[in-house]
Amino acid sequence: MSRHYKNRASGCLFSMTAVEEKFSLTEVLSSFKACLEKENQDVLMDYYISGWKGLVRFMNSLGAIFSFVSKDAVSKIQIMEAFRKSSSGDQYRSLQSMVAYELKAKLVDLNKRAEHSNSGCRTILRLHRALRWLQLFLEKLRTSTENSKTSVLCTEAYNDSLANYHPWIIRKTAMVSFYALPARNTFFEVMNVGSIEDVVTMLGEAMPYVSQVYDITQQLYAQHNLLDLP
Ligand SMILES: CCCCCCCC/C=C\CCCCCCCC(=O)N[C@@H](COP(=O)(O)O)[C@H](O)/C=C/CCCCCCCCCCCCC
Repeated sequence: MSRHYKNRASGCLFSMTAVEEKFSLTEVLSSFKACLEKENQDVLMDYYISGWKGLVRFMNSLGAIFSFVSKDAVSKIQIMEAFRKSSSGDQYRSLQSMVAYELKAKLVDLNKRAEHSNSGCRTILRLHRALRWLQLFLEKLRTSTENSKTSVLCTEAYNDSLANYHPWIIRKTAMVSFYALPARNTFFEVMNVGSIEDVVTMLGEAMPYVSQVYDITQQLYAQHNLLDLP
């Protein structure tokens, strides 16, 4: 079944076929819960990647205007999948093992991009910063009211996170694309979770796991001085 939603601000039509058939935010966010290894709180790479793949699927369904965002996320996911499939794949089992391995083997460009321009540490750092945006955006959606505008929620979340790392041209492009986001109710609908109350409950239960993944990664990167990798 194919349904179309009209975006209030831009008048664009979004085809939600893919979303209805494939996307459930509950499922995607559960990957971030599964990331956390029980015994030692390691962040497991395969689930981390799987969470991002789910988010990208959702992003793609929002239309071509967001393809510049999803393309970058996809290229970073592919870099990490390639590491995982390589002969050193076991070293990339978790974010912790990746950091230990790449630092020990001197596989990270610490000051400027050179020989190891796409290290796992640098690539995950970009996704990690984007996870902060997601955390802020979903929390804003969860606590939003009927009159809240998704473009405003998204802009605020972006300004408090990713924007600090993006050059002017990317910031401007991102801001323009936010005006094409579907309205709040449409967002809730495409999450495929149920009623607005169900979404709010689900986000309240799932977001602590996303936050935990974010906090553990932040601490890991801070501990090894990796938060500013070029
Ligand atoms: C129903 C609600 C669920 C929400 C689901 C959201 C789906 C999110 C999917 C993807 C999120 C965006 C991931 C973006 C990764 C950006 C990483 C980054 O910062 N890359 C830049 C730096 O990389 P290097 O050049 O150093 O390798 C890169 O320059 C930037 C590329 C363009 C992306 C910039 C815009 C980011 C905006 C994020 C908000 C997206 C809004 C969509 C709202 C659904």
